[in-house]
Amino acid sequence: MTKLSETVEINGAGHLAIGGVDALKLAKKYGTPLIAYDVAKIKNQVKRFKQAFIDGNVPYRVTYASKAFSALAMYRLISKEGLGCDVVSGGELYAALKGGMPPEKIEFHGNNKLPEELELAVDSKIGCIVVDNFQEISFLDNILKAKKTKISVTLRVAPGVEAETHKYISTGQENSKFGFDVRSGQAEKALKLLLDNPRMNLKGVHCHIGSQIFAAAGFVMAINKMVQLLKAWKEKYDFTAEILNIGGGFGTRYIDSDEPLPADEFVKQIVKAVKEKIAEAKLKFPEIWIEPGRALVGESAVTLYTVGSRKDVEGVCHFVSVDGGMGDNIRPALYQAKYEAVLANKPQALKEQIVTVVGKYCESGDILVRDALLPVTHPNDTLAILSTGAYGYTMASNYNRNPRPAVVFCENGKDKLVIKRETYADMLRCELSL
Ligand SMILES: Cc1ncc(COP(=O)(O)O)c(C=O)c1O
Ligand SMILES: N[C@@H](CCCC[NH3+])C(=O)O
Repeated sequence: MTKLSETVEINGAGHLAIGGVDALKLAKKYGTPLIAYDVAKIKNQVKRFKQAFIDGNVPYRVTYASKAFSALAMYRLISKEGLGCDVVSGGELYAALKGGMPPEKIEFHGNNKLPEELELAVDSKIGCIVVDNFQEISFLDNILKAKKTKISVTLRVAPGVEAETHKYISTGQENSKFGFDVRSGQAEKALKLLLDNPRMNLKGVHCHIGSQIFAAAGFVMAINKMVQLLKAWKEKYDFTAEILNIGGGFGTRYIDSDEPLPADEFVKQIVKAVKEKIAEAKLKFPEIWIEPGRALVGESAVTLYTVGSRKDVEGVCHFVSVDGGMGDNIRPALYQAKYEAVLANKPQALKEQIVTVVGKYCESGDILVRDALLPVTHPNDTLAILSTGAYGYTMASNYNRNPRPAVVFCENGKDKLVIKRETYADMLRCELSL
């Protein structure tokens, strides 16, 4: 298999390039840490997901799970590409609307949607609320009653499928905090409430088994369970789902040994499973919805850092410090996530040393890459960490009062700043001086 570091773009100057733009030029122009997206890669992934449904000749909708990277520029890009998005908070909803996402293409998720968030969703006339629990049904009903209006909903089911992934990002199992459980009868009770509610138009069902999943087996199992459920609900309640939403969670490649199915292959197997199961159950064919987040943006970005201090403990380890860390990428600390590092100023130089790439935060766990094989590094080298497009910026913090990084979109050799670097003053903007 090709090494991930060998798939990066290298320009005539022998530097790493992103969307045709020299990484060193980007680092110089915008400073570091800098998250640089290759826009063509995002567009390509959108196409791969969509095309596989078109080839399967089935009705579908691809919705971008915007928690992976929520930015005005991203909502703009994704809506131009014809996708809707899902949001999981009032803040994401507000950003999606400001980013020009048509409200009817927005889906709202969450296990504890606040009344004011639901109200914003209703007022904005969004396309669909994915109803997650009984309290939400009651909150939403009160809002709809008061406003004398209606909304479309889907019902989120926890299908009892354990995804093979980190336990923090597994969501389909029975003891998940998300969705209505089937075995205990919760899901059926919720169905009855929604069917009886004249203000909620129940369009279908939803499930999501987890994130960073590499194989289709879990999705196929979930489809099987969901269709069994739909069959039972057809027989008992004459309910027909217009939408079967099987969530997101399609994995991406962070390190050489990662081998997730490509986007189109995931879709192919999903379409095949839905076709088979729906035919067996003799149900009306639903529109298949999926919600990829990471798989649309993860591999399209790199984070550029400037190498700073170094600590060599002979015979023990070598630390190479960069000017960012857990504040711009919490994933290694939170999920023990692994990444590949490349020296952007000499990506093809002989890799002769195993080092620990650490950040500048006051935590020993602030490790970005544990065993990075790199050429000997020097201060002011530009170090790139690959595949940082998902859950990097959106999970960023101001820990230790470090400003969040800038974000740039690169395409056809042109770069465009889409998120400015925070300043020290920005970090104090909500504070009151007493
Ligand atoms: C309901 C739902 N949909 C979609 C996603 C997107 O997941 P991913 O970024 O893994 O595709 C998530 C996050 O896991 C989710 O909770
Ligand atoms: N933030 C997680 C994924 C969470 C998925 C959202 N339900 C990650 O970085 O992998």
